[in-house]
Amino acid sequence: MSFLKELANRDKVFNFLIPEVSPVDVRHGPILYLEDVSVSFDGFKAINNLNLTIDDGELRCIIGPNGAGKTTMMDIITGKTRPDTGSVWFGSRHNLLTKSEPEIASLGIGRKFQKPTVFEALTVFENLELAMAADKRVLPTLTAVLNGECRDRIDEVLETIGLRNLRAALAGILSHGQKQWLEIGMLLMQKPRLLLVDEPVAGMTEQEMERTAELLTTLAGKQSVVVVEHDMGFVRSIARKVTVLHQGSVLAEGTMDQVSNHPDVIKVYLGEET
Ligand SMILES: Nc1ncnc2c1ncn2[C@@H]1O[C@H](COP(=O)(O)OP(=O)(O)OP(=O)(O)O)[C@@H](O)[C@H]1O
Repeated sequence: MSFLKELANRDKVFNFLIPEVSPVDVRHGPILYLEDVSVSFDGFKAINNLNLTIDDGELRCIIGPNGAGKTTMMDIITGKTRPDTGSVWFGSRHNLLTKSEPEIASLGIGRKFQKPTVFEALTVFENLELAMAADKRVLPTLTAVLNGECRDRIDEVLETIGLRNLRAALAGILSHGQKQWLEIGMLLMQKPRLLLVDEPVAGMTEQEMERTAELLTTLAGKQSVVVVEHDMGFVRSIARKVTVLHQGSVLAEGTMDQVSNHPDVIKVYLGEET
């Protein structure tokens, strides 16, 4: 009887109605794989035969001069821009070129844009709660009451992003850095497998930058993290492997020392700074 009552509740989303998302398969290869990807805008090749492989749990920094194609590459991964040619795979199972932006997000690819977009009139806790509600997979649970598991998840994320003591504070009063961490936390609520982070330390204080470096290095391992950043000091502080993009292709790849000593990189990019 109570089941019938439940069924009559049209607003409720039932678990069995939510399409199963098959897990990302990284048993035989990388978590993200771009091969020979190209895209042109009005005849201009913004991405030009780009090949990129990100391993599961890796923290990768992507650098490159203005116009190198970093944002366009992120747009292609998240389904915002469709390449003219090439292939893009998430694990060995998911061909991202056949998926829409929301489908790609629900597969577990989270993107953090440069500007923080938290809900300023809500508390830190409520922002995280809302981020969880945006995840269709847990929506049915939330329509009732926030259960213990959800609360634990929020606590865990608050701890990770270092905002435990500010859980009841309105997001509007947070510093710029704290807002950035909260937004990263909102992405974490959805348990992404891959996080794409665009210029996370722009506008941050030195101290906030250090804390962000700690946060991103902590996240790697549990999830894969791709960071696009212009601040070379910051990149040096977190980088394990760095990819240098130039004119839509990979110019060099390796440790920070390897790429910064690469003659082509010095010429086209790092050379600009000296
Ligand atoms: N929608 C578009 N229409 C036309 N040209 C575009 C479009 N998007 C990007 N471009 C061009 O493609 C090139 C690559 O741009 P992109 O924004 O990806 O570079 P970027 O490496 O992210 O640069 P920045 O570091 O300045 O953010 C640039 O020359 C840009 O002007």
